[in-house]
Amino acid sequence: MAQYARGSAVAVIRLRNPPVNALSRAVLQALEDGLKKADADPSVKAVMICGENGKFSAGADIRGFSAPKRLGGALGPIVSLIESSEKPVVAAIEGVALGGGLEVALGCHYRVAHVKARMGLPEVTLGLLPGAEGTQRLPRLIGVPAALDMITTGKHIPATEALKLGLVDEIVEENTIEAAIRLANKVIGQPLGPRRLSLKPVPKVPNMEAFLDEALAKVKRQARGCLAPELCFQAVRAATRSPFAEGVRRERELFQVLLSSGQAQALQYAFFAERAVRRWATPGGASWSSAAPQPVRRAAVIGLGTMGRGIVTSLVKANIPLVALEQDLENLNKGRKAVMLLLEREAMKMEGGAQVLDFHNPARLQFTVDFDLLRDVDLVIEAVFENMALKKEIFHKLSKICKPGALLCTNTSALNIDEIASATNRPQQVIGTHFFSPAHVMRLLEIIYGRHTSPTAIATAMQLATALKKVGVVVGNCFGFVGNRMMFPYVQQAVFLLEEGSRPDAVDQVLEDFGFKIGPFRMSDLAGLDVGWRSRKDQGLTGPSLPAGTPARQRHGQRYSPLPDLLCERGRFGQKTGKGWYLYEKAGGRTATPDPWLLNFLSQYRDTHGIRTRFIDQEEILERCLFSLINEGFAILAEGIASGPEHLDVIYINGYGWPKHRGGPMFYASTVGLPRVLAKLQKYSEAHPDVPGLQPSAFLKKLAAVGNPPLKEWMSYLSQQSSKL
Ligand SMILES: CC/C=C\C/C=C/C(=O)SCCNC(=O)CCNC(=O)[C@H](O)C(C)(C)COP(=O)(O)OP(=O)(O)OC[C@H]1O[C@@H](n2cnc3c(N)ncnc32)[C@H](O)[C@@H]1OP(=O)(O)O
Repeated sequence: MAQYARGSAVAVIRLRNPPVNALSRAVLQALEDGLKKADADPSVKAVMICGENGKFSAGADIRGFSAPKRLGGALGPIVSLIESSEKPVVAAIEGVALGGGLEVALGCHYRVAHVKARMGLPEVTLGLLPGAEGTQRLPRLIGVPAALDMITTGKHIPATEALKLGLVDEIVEENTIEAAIRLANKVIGQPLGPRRLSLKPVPKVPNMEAFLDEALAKVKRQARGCLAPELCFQAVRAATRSPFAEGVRRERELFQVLLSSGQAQALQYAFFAERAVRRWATPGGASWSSAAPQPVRRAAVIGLGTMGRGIVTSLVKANIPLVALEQDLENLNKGRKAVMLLLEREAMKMEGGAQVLDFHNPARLQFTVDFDLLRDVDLVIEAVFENMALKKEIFHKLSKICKPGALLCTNTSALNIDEIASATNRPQQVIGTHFFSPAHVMRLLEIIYGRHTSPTAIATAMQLATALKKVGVVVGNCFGFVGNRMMFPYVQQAVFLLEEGSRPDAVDQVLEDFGFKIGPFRMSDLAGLDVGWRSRKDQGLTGPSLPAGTPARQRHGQRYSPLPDLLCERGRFGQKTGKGWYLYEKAGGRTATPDPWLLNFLSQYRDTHGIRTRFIDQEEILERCLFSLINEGFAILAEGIASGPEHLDVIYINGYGWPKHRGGPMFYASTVGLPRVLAKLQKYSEAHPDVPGLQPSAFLKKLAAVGNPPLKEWMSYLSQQSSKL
């Protein structure tokens, strides 16, 4: 709704739709009614538009885009109506003015913003474009380069930047509404023509066409298969080439193309999925609604290797005082130097810099080798080497030293949380916090509860994720948890494809064309092949503990590829050694080139094992890698390791480079259709009966059999009928 009120000469229209005043049909109708009322009332001389509860508006109601009676198209005419008003209209921007919300403000003749307000046209991040004439008005107001930047990236800008760009006329530190009413009173009777953006020419840029060509190349480079950025670009380009009305027609055409694209649906699904995972629940009945987090006033990080350094940086950025601990002075000094470098780089990116981060202050960041300094911390994150014995030793020590209420977190990518907790006298306070490298950059935090983890511990870890500006996803305890467990069959298929005749660059290309930031072989080289090698040795799959006489390509009766082990035995650990699945310019180099040695090695390997090399097409590469990953996802859901498919999708988008415009693996499966996923898995499984990862999960079979229900209904089949699976 929008509330209409008449003060003296200024009528006030307040957008009201909590929590963010999204522009639903009802709000738009009330806005239109308010404008007409103000227009018809001769005692009203000006209008002020604001939002309820200190927020202007977060834009069109995103749920409306998939409603049977779609929202698209309704807002543009209202923005025009505002602009054509014969009485001055002033926007009072508090909190956020995003998307359609900012487009409403662009229709106003004047804009006053609170200094803490943020503005943006983030439609591109939802697979759309600012379809309420925003692509035509914004370039006229702030020029093409700045408008293109805002519209094609969707970034939110602070009010101070908006003022510099000319997006707002005034910023205030105190009462925005009063300032807007003051301005409205002041401009009564002044000519409105120059304030109507649709009548303004688009400011010239020297050599506009060359500028646009360059901008388009940049947009395409960054879009990586996502449609919206390029169509946003096209709409802005139309503003530079055509009169306003024609530009608006073009904008509407492009908006309709995007609205009906699968990508917009996937991105909007991802938006709500990210919010849905905040409402965590466990099969035991603990949930976000009843668990309260503990305050974290001081934290500690143990281990200053790559992960520990990133975690320390994250905590400092979140303004949490902490102690950083290493086992000896040599490692401490090495770690301290690396952390300081990271923090200095981060500070340079921030307004206020090093002073804001305050990392030179020992009261906020203290480096030590003394475990005793951990006595009074509220939370510890252990980030040492992935080794169970070492972790247990540390947790045993922690349970003796730390105060009774302290939360004990382990940063592990696969190890058993219950076993680590068993080394303590407080398993209810032990929880897994799986950070992703680099930990100060990657948004995902997988939060793993063990058998005894308390709801308070989960709630505290989730609160920590929010404080670190990360997406926390709560999952159950199993080998590899959710992310890595789904990754194993994917990487396994990629390696099997090499055995059968493919090449690393061919497999990577197919998955990168699908939209992954990086294919599985480039990813392994980046992460280091030795990491998996160590884990396989610990599991007895390779190395000295492997029983003599074990067949080279079989473990426990299942197909196994020793290829990654063979590379490691030859010192090929990936980028760090200058060679792995690819060749690099030097140790630590980043430019991967196909390695003739490896191709020769693969061919000898196939000869040794009597494997007939065959041509493998792109479809088979894509399906075997993706469908085996998705298949594991269904098994995870059936086991209750995650409470819904959204969890898996949020993990994959934020931690594994899954293309967001494809919505995550489980959403993707729903768009492919579960019967098709099942049929393909059945086909590949028949061809490779010794590969369990290709055998369709019972839950997938069930869902296909009950008629391929929509993703949001999947879990209901599990709870009602799990006994029949
Ligand atoms: C008519 C067609 C023509 C024109 C095209 C116009 C298109 C658009 O305007 S598309 C929408 C563009 N706007 C956005 O993309 C903003 C999206 N929202 C956000 O970025 C954030 O929500 C926020 C910065 C506004 C607030 O962040 P925060 O304080 O962290 O809160 P939440 O994100 O948890 O949001 C709270 C609550 O509100 C729901 N919500 C937010 N924005 C919208 C929206 N535009 N439509 C519908 N619902 C919205 C959000 O989902 C949360 O609710 P749930 O927890 O129940 O999911």
